[in-house]
Amino acid sequence: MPGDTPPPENGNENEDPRFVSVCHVNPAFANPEEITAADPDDPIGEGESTRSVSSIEDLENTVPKVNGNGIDLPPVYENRVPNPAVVVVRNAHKSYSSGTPVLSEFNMTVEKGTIYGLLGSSGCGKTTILSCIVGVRRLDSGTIHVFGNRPGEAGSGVPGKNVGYMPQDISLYGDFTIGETLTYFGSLYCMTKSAIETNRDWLVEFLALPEPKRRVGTLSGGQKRRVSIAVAMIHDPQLLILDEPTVGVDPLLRESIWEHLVERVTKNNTTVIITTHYIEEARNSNAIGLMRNGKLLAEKPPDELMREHNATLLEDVVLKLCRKDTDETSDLTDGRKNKLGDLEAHYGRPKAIQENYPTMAQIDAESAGGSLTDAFKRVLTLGHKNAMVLIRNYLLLIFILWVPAAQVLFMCLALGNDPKPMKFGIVNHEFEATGLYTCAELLEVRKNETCSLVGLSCEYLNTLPGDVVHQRFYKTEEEARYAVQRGKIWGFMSFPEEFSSAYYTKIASSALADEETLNGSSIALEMDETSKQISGTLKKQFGDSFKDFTKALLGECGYNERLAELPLQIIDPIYGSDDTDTREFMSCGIMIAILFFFPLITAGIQYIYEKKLGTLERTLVAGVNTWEIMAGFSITTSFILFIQTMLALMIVTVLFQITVVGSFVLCVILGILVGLGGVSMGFLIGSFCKEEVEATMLSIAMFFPVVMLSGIMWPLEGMPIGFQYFSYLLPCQLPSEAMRSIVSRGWDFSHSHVWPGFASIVGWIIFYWILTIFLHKKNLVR
Ligand SMILES: Nc1ncnc2c1ncn2[C@@H]1O[C@H](COP(=O)(O)OP(=O)(O)OP(=O)(O)O)[C@@H](O)[C@H]1O
Repeated sequence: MPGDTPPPENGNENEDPRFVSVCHVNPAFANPEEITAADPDDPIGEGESTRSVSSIEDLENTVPKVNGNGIDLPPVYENRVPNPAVVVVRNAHKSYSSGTPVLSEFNMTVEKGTIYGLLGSSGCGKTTILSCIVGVRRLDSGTIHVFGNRPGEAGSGVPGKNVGYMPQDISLYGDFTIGETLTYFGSLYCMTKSAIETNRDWLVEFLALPEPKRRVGTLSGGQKRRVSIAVAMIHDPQLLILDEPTVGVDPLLRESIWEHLVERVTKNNTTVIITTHYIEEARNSNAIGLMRNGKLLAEKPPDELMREHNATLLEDVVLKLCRKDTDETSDLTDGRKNKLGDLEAHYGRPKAIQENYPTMAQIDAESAGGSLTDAFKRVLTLGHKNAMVLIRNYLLLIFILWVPAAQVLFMCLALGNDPKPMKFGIVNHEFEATGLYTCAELLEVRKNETCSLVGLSCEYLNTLPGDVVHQRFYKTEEEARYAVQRGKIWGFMSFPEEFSSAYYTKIASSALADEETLNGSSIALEMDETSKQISGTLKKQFGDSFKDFTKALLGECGYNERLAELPLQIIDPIYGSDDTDTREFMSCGIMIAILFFFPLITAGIQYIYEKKLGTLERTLVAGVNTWEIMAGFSITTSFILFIQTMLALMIVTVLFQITVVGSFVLCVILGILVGLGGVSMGFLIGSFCKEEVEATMLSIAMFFPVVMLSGIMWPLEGMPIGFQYFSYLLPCQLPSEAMRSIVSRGWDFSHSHVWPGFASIVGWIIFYWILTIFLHKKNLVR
């Protein structure tokens, strides 16, 4: 009997002397004689099920009576007609990815207003069938009816208000207080505030919970389990499903839990399905279902089972049935199985039972929660819960808020800037011609003359910006070349001995310049071209500086400076400016990529975390739809995305002096939408992946292709033409283009480069939502 010896606090049944490993019978120890001696002709007790009582009221008067020392055996189920069935499972088959059947030909009938104790060894499939009954998993074949409807059918109230489910694991938010936990789940059931408070206070007292302000994470294992029971009961469900509620619970409390269940069954006509490893405890049930290897071996009131098997302990009955099953399994010619017909003979046909049961419309009327208003309330409750989870982890929240801005900062610091300084060698043969050996000396000579034809090479070198080109002087080309080969400089330029006079001749009378003059006025460049960014920047810098130097020389010598210009005139740019660097091009794309991928990873991880914690299952059992979960998460994330986008834009505009020419508000809205696109894809990934690491790896694997193919780092025009078209299908391409057009060109929403960015990301969000909801509906979620 419960209450004799306390169970081990850690819930380890093997250390508990009362624990009997149900049905783990070594075939070598099976005793066929003992089995057949029990009742060879009527193994499932068909013969005893045909007597009747006058009414269901008569039956209700026969529920167990509680005495001071515990609970008496439940009423005998003989002399009765069956109650309407609340749960009817027929021919259920289910296997997981491993392929091994977990449920096979499983049948089960749970009558209204009874306690049904589901017994079975660890791994025999109890949790699996319970999760199918509450509608969070689906059978491969067979049928389940709960309140006459299939779980998940519109208006069935299952999952939803009609069922309270306590999973085996604690499945609660450790950061929530007891009070917040009960309020949260009560709100998901759309209970009124006062109803939640009344039920919460009662449950806290009845289950001897610590004060409601205590955080769940700080409670002991037993206390957490009691909070978990309270969550299942908060909304007074018609069907209560408790998966091992008494593990690790104090014996006195266990007794009072059973007392309460009996009371609930008696007074409210509630139906309870309970699994337990403490076999004797199950004697308090009105009916026992004994599971083994995915099948039901017996389904009868405990006293009937004990009488049938001449046993005084339920444990002995279980042992006998298991031995019998072992024997039957090893002797296939016997052919005796737990057949559907046997059960129906005992309990009546399920169809007839269902006919007695309220119609769908009645249940619909009873179970509020299907309306749009209720859905809206649930979305707000979920959003509030997500916000509380984040606020409780405020350090994590601060981190999350800053990460995109910090990443934009780092990327803008590292990418898109013109490289500098770059070391470059100079071999100046003009030194030998003048007998001077430094540019400082040559420039000193030039200073005293107007239009001096001495040391033009140094004049030119002087126009090169020192912070961009670090000049290193070498005596010969061989020396400079050796320095390039040693990786000390990016290249070198050499001036011929007669550079100054030849160059002057060239610009003063270019049409008359002979070959010798042209050669003498050329500067030879030998470069390390392995880095196109560096060599390209250097060449551009040399060209720009040479133009400036020539202009100055022409002016000094009385010529028109414009002779130095190319006939190609580049007038003021229409968009951007002359000194716009690649960073401005990249920063918008980078911002979009980060605002997409960071929420994607966090949403995926949080979704998987909730799946593993079991809170997602609990939420689904409360009747919350997938879209409501996604909407709740999106609401919270929108606030975060707003701050993230603002911070990222501030970094770009304030720190990197990039002006947002267009609408700042449009940029923020686009940033939030892109983030929501990431969240939606995160949900999709979270639905596929079991582990956080899988989701993270998948996200990282997608990050680079999406970023590279979206024209974020390099213009689309740089890609093969086929990829250019393909990139329009990626979620970041059109939004990047739209962001760039708003920031740099100041285009508004109606522009053909802007609105497609918005339309594309909204389209992706809708696509991700539909796919995720479809996966959930088809139970393809891992
Ligand atoms: N998601 C899953 N994927 C693959 N296999 C699973 C999954 N869930 C359960 N199983 C397997 O199905 C079998 C039945 O598991 P289930 O949890 O239903 O057993 P149980 O009777 O509730 O066990 P226990 O009493 O230990 O909780 C076990 O072998 C288990 O490993």
